[in-house]
Amino acid sequence: MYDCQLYLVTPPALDPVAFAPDLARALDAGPVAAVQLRLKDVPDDTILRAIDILRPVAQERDVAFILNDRPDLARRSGCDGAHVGGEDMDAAAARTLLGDQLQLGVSCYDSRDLAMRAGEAGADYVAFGAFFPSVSKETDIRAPVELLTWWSAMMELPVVAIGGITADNCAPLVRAGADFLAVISAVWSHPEGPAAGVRAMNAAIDAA
Ligand SMILES: Cc1ncc(COP(=O)(O)OP(=O)(O)O)c(N)n1
Ligand SMILES: Cc1nc(C(=O)O)sc1CCOP(=O)(O)O
Repeated sequence: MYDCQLYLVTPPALDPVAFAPDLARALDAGPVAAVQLRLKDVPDDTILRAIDILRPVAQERDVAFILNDRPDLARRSGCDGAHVGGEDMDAAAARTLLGDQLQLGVSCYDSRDLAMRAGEAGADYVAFGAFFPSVSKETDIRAPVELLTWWSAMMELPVVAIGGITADNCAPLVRAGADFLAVISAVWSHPEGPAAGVRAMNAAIDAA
C-alpha cells in the first residue's frame, strides 16, 4: 500500500453557492487531503466571497483549504495555505507573505532545479506536472514519471503530481512515490458526479 492521498483543485469559473453542496458530497466520499480554490482573473472580492463559503466546507471536515496564486489573501482569510507558480511570485516571497504557520505549495513543472529551490525557500510541498495532457489547463510540459522517483528517493518534502491524472492512468505515479495526486476533471467532470470521481480515484490509488 502506497501512502498517496487525493488533492482536489476546484473547477474553473465556479459559483460558490451552487458549488458548495458538490464540494461537500465530494469530500464526504473521501478521504481527501486538500482542496485548492483556483479562481483565475477575478476580483479580490469574488475570491474572498468564495473563500467565506467554501473554506468551512473543507475545514469542518479536516480537509486543508489552500488558495491558488494569492498568499496575501490566504493569510487574511483563514485559509490553511497557498499554492504559487512561476507566473505568480517566487517561493521566498510567497513564504514571507504567508508567515511561517501556513502551508506553501510551489509548482515546479518538470524542473528539478525549481523544486530544489522551492524546498530551500520554505515550501511545504512541490508540485510536478503535467504528467498527461490536461483538458483543464493548456501546457506543453510533460513531466516524466522518473521525476517523482528521483524526488521521493532524495527528499523528505512531499511531492504532488498534477495534469491529466485519472483513475485509469494514475498507478505509475503512485508507485513512483507521489504523496498527493491533484485532479480537476477526474472528479468534477466524472460522468456519475464528483463523489463517484473521488471514490474512483481513491480505489485506483489503493489498487496501485
Ligand atoms: C497542486 C498544484 N500543482 C500545480 C498547479 C499549477 O499552478 P500554476 O503553475 O501556478 O498555474 P495555475 O494553477 O495558477 O494556472 C496548481 N494550481 N496546483
Ligand atoms: C492546474 C493545473 N496545473 C497543471 C500543471 O501542469 O502545473 S495541470 C493543471 C490542470 C489539472 O487539471 P486536470 O486534472 O483536469 O488535468
